[in-house]
Amino acid sequence: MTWTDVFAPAKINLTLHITGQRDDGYHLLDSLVVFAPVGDALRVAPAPELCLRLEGPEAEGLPANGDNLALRAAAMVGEGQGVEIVLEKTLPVASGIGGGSADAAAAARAVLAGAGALDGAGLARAEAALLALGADVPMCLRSRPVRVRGIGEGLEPVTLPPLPAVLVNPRVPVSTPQIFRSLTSRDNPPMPEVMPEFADAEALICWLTGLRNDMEPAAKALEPMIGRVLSELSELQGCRLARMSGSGATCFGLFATMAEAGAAAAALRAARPDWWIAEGLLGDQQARAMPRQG
Ligand SMILES: C[C@@](CO)(OP(=O)(O)O)[C@H](O)COP(=O)(O)OP(=O)(O)OC[C@H]1O[C@@H](n2ccc(N)nc2=O)[C@H](O)[C@@H]1O
Ligand SMILES: Nc1ncnc2c1ncn2[C@@H]1O[C@H](COP(=O)(O)OP(=O)(O)O)[C@@H](O)[C@H]1O
Repeated sequence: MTWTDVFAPAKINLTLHITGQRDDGYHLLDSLVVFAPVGDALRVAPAPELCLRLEGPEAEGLPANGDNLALRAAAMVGEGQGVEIVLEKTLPVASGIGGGSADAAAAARAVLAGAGALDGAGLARAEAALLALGADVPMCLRSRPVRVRGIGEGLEPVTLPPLPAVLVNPRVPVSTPQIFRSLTSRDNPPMPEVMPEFADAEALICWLTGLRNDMEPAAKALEPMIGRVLSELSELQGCRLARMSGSGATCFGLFATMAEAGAAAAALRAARPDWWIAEGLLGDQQARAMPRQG
């Protein structure tokens, strides 16, 4: 059997400005998004039917049936074609880093690759169709730095220096719809229309400091542990900026160098052995997200 390996990297919202709300209730975003070198791993092979096997440390409690976003995406782009998917779940579920959307995007890429349709036109069709599965899926199909507008369909590629980071999840799941519902302000200012060019990670971090995640106050109010994570990240040596990703509860700390980020992650792991902690360079993961036949 020929398997295709696909990487499903975590999505990180470096900023998340909520700028309005559509008549159907969906919120309008202006968000700067990058991808992490940590993620789920999928193996996909042709099969008589659609089926899924779950593995990995974060698989518990996930649906292994047709509700799983990986299977739903494979069904949508596969037009009746069967595949077997083995999903090794590494990313915490319902944690603001788009794990389900990344799995959906990765499964779709593998099915498109199997059909010889992993080209610009195939990806554009998949991007439009898979928005119905989740507002995060189109950006995850790219796995490259983007500025996201609309509800997640307005994708504008950006060039950013790689950002040394520590990701932390305190192992409390957060419901995205619940945080959207509890926002007190939905018409916040967008990011500056024109993005500057950044000489290095420090310049980008400095610019990000003046921007926001507008979901952070509501998420902290509903889940006070998020405030604790942010303050512990801020206190780590070399941490230049600590912020929540998406609707939480995962937060990230940004550092000037990977040496500082690695030391900070080690210190936090020692103090908080029960938290999910990862470190790496945030940015472009497209090369790792490309299917490899084998
Ligand atoms: C907040 C963000 C930021 O990237 O990330 P996460 O926290 O999920 O990682 C996303 O916009 C989340 O996208 P995603 O998780 O795909 O959301 P969906 O499944 O499409 O929507 C779940 C629910 O959230 C609300 N929703 C979602 C997206 C949006 N732009 N406005 C909304 O109001 C809707 O109530 C919707 O029914
Ligand atoms: N493959 C999958 N991985 C994660 N969650 C999934 C998956 N398939 C379906 N789901 C459901 O999608 C919801 C959101 O999960 P997830 O994408 O991890 O959230 P977030 O975008 O906040 O990180 C969860 O309630 C989960 O049960």
